[in-house]
Amino acid sequence: MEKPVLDIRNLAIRYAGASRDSVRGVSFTLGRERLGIVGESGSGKSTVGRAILKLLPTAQITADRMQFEDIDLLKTSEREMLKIRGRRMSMILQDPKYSLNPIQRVGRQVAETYMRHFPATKAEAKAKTLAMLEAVKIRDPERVHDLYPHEISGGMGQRIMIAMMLLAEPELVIADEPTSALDVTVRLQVLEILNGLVRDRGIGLIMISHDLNLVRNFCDRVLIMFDGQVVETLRASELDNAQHPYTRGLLAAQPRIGDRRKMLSVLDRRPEWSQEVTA
Ligand SMILES: Nc1ncnc2c1ncn2[C@@H]1O[C@H](COP(=O)(O)OP(=O)(O)OP(=O)(O)O)[C@@H](O)[C@H]1O
Repeated sequence: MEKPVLDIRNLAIRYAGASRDSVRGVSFTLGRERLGIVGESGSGKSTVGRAILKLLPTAQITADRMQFEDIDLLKTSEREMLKIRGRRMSMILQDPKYSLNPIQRVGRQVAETYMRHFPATKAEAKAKTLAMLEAVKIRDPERVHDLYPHEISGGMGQRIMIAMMLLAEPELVIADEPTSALDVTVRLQVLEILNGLVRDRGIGLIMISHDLNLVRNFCDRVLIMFDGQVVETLRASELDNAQHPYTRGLLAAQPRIGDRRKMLSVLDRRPEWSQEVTA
């Protein structure tokens, strides 16, 4: 088997002041593939994503192994992480409004990010920016380059964030609900761009979502999280054959277009599932 992009063993995370771990015993590997992490709100999906980028400065993170390519994440200092974040691993968040500087033109922000990671003149960085805006299907890159964040739509903002991230050529991308604020057609375009990254550039992609239908159609494999633990890992195509009662409950709670109208099931949560730890 090819070397994984990411290898996580027995990850536990406790927020400062909390009396219990918000994430416990989480283990998984990520190859050059699309891995979905699903689970209801509060199950720990985003906490896992942020821990991988070491964006939880006050939380206590322990693990038997946290290996990203040639980097042991358990040993990296914040100084080293500053060189890794944004360059070798990136995160895309739900709402680009919070990630873009509101008082700087978007093109400049993209170009400056490029110049932070690579030696380039301003003119070279601008040319790279325009080419990348075009690559993420922004129709009039010259015009969009000069807009401020409040002048662009959510879908365009998300594509600009992706362009910014792509210029750094990362090996790992963690997308935390990247399309939940977008309408259906823009959502499909953004997913297609992410798909292209995995297919053409061989990156590892983690897609955090509460939308089972989205991960079923988009991802290769899926981790199901419940109460800070991974209760089941499946191929996305096998999702409908899930064994764990929590996963079955999540599936039953999904409305499906075309189904006869009936009451949706209420999600069952049993205390004994919180004790299980799956590798
Ligand atoms: N900054 C924080 N300080 C303390 N506890 C936190 C913090 N952030 C999250 N938690 C707790 O950690 C647990 C996991 O939260 P997390 O946000 O990772 O879940 P999630 O599955 O991503 O949920 P959502 O889908 O709503 O984003 C929750 O119990 C939450 O209350």
